[in-house]
Amino acid sequence: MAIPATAPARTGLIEVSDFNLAYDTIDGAVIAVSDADLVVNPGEFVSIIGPSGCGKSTLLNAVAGFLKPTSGIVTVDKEPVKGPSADRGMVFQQYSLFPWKTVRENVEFGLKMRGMGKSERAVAARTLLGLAGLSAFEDHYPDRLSGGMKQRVGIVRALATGPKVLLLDEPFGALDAQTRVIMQQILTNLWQRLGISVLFVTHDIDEAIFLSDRIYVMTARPGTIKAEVTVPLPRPRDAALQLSPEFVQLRADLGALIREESLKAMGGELNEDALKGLAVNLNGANLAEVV
Ligand SMILES: Nc1ncnc2c1ncn2[C@@H]1O[C@H](COP(=O)(O)OP(=O)(O)OP(=O)(O)O)[C@@H](O)[C@H]1O
Repeated sequence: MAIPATAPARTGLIEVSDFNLAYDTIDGAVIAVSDADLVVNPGEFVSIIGPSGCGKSTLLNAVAGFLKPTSGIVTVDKEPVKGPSADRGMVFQQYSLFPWKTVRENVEFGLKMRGMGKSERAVAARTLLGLAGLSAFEDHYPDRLSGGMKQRVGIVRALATGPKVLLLDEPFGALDAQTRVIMQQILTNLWQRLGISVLFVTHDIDEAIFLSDRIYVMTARPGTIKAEVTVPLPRPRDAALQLSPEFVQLRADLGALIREESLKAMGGELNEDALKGLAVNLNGANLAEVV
């Protein structure tokens, strides 16, 4: 598989309009997402952030085709999403590799299912594994890999079938801080090389800023889009960028938006007065800074 150094993206337009999704439970309907609209342009890197339980995964799973909206529409390149498809690669926080297959066999699996010949799929898998720095591990089984490596294999596996869009749900949530930073750089590199559209869910504001062209901030449940923030930072980005005034300002702005929603998500029970009553020591900080 020949991978150009920079592939101009013309496909991979994700559009979510008037999106509502309610889960049926024995206690009645739980409205997870309400009236959400979002767009990912071809080749764009877009993140969704928001308080816990606001519906980020629900939205992402609907784009993947694992969940159907209660109302509204999800399209990729104007085609309605009707179920999972190889056009949409998905990476979860939990490593979902086949433990009985080697790294290369894991990556080749989707290609085999699509009828690609043995030698062709070996070349495709090797090319992508090389880009993710995994060439030396292609014959290893997942139980011999670190968490970061497993997740790199998961990303490569999702990319192997040549999807138009890559969907990632907290993919680095279980990794330590150092590994996380390296993974962010590897993902950025793969994204730029492949020219693919990415929709990325994270709790981590710095991660969202570092990776994204644009960030959607969701409200507390029922989640809707509260704000859309463009990240005007130049690329390539490196760790030093996090000290720049622009990065610091974005972090503060996004932090304020999320804190407001996190407090709402706590049912409005937690405010400055309530904390005084609970005698919680904030060590001089105000509540908004510590929650
Ligand atoms: N299968 C389900 N049945 C009922 N309710 C559900 C189901 N899945 C999710 N929910 C509820 O829907 C809401 C949105 O969940 P979702 O997992 O999409 O949020 P999230 O923002 O991704 O959360 P987190 O950041 O904690 O992963 C939550 O209140 C959750 O409890």
